[in-house]
Amino acid sequence: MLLEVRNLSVSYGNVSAVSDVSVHVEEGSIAAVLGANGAGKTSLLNAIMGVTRAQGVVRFAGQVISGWSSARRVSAGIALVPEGRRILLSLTIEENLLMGAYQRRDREITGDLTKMYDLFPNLARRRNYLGSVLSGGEQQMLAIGRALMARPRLLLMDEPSLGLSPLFVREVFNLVRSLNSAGLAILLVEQNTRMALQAARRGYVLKLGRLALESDTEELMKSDDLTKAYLGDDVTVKHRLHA
Ligand SMILES: Nc1ncnc2c1ncn2[C@@H]1O[C@H](COP(=O)(O)OP(=O)(O)OP(=O)(O)O)[C@@H](O)[C@H]1O
Repeated sequence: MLLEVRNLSVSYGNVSAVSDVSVHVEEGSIAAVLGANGAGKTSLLNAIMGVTRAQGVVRFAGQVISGWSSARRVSAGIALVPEGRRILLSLTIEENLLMGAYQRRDREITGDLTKMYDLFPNLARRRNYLGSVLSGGEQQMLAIGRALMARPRLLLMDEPSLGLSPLFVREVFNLVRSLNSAGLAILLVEQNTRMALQAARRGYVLKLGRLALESDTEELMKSDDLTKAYLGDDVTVKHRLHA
């Protein structure tokens, strides 16, 4: 098992955002975390990355990393594509990409930059332009490229398709699939439930900070438990999930 999260809890003062949640991601697989706004999905990813304080045990590649700084977790092979992309608009596209490699001391950074430009030709053409020239979809690609520059074994992705046009949503999911085919494990938080379940092997549904359901995605898609666990009997959601 590449990532094992056991009994993780996150609180902000008196607000409990995540309670006693356990998830796992197998080497080379995709797992999806689903749930309504405020269910605790971002808090869970941030806790795994070490940017939010949490209780519980996080084990990565056989080591307990719960006490580690986020920088050390990056070096160990975890990278986060944060909610809202968070690229630096006043830096160039290339500088944004290089930020993802800030922990690395090896000599292959330039080669990896070339790989990113092969993967994202739109970024290559404008490598010396400021991040602010990019569309939302292109900024998402840059955020993913920046995370890949850390050479992760596990990529944590926080709502990568949020706010994007249908064309870019498809592009994001195609990219998720091809990165995974190349061996990268991915923990994917998504509002686009249907596409996330199609891409992932295992699915987790959070509700009010607690794990409401977990199963292989094939089972989840067949059963009504998903809609029940998700938001009760909301008919529009049911329609959206099974459409
Ligand atoms: N920095 C913070 N301080 C206080 N409360 C917070 C903070 N961040 C999140 N929360 C609260 O914790 C709960 C879980 O939030 P979180 O962002 O993890 O959920 P989410 O499922 O990612 O939601 P969204 O899809 O809206 O981002 C919510 O009740 C939220 O209001």
